[in-house]
Amino acid sequence: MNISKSHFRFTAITLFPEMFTAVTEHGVVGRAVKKGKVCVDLINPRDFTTDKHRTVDDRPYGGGPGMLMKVEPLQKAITSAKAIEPGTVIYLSPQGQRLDQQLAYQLSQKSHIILIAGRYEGIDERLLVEQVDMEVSLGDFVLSGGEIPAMALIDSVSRLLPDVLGHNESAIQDSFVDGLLDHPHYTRPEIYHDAEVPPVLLSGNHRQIETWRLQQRLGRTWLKRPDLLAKKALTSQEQQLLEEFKKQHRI
Ligand SMILES: COc1ccccc1CNc1ccc(C(N)=O)cn1
Repeated sequence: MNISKSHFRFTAITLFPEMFTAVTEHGVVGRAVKKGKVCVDLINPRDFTTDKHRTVDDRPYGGGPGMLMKVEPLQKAITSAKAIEPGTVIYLSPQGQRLDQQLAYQLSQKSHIILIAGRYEGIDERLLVEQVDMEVSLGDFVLSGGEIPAMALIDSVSRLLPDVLGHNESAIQDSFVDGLLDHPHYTRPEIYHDAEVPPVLLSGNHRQIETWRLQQRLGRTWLKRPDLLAKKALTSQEQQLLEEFKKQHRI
């Protein structure tokens, strides 16, 4: 594995390192890892235990159900991650800042992100305060661990790194970066279950096609995510396209 110039490092601290093959061995991120553009190091706190049973969980002060991640193995894992290369420590938790495309872009400007994937009911608050730079959440729901959110973050950030996406894959990025949803997509056959492809897409008139796609993005954002639209200043052309879309969709 060669280390290329624009080299980005993720370190995931996790009790289930084997889960991460989902991103390190598949798809565009898997290829980026293989090409040495992205490096994903995996550190298991269990490797820093000293007791016979290799204990990684501990009981919560104050009682109550559930366990917490044991402090010492986790602390040692974080220290070893920082020893590889100083980095931004991100804890995936329901209490975190919502991950979105804008945050993914911000994170893609860094060079090393250390991800703590919590298990059980989480981690000791003192360790969090002392070691965590940023808490990030995928959304308002609870998972059994932070591994899936960590992999989502690795994937969303890696796609934004130079040379990770081929030129014909990067289009999808634009449709989110300017705050609109994507337009509908069509491929062969021209007639599928009696439904046809919108004729404009077969016209070869690229300016008309781009206008149609913009109108679809504006209209679908209006229909499905008016909250996103409210945050976006529209040009007069965009406002006109949206008005026309609304007329066609007057329910
Ligand atoms: C009970 O689990 C926890 C409790 C506290 C912290 C972490 C965990 C691990 N679970 C997670 C992690 C992240 C998200 C998210 N919404 O991003 C959802 N669940």
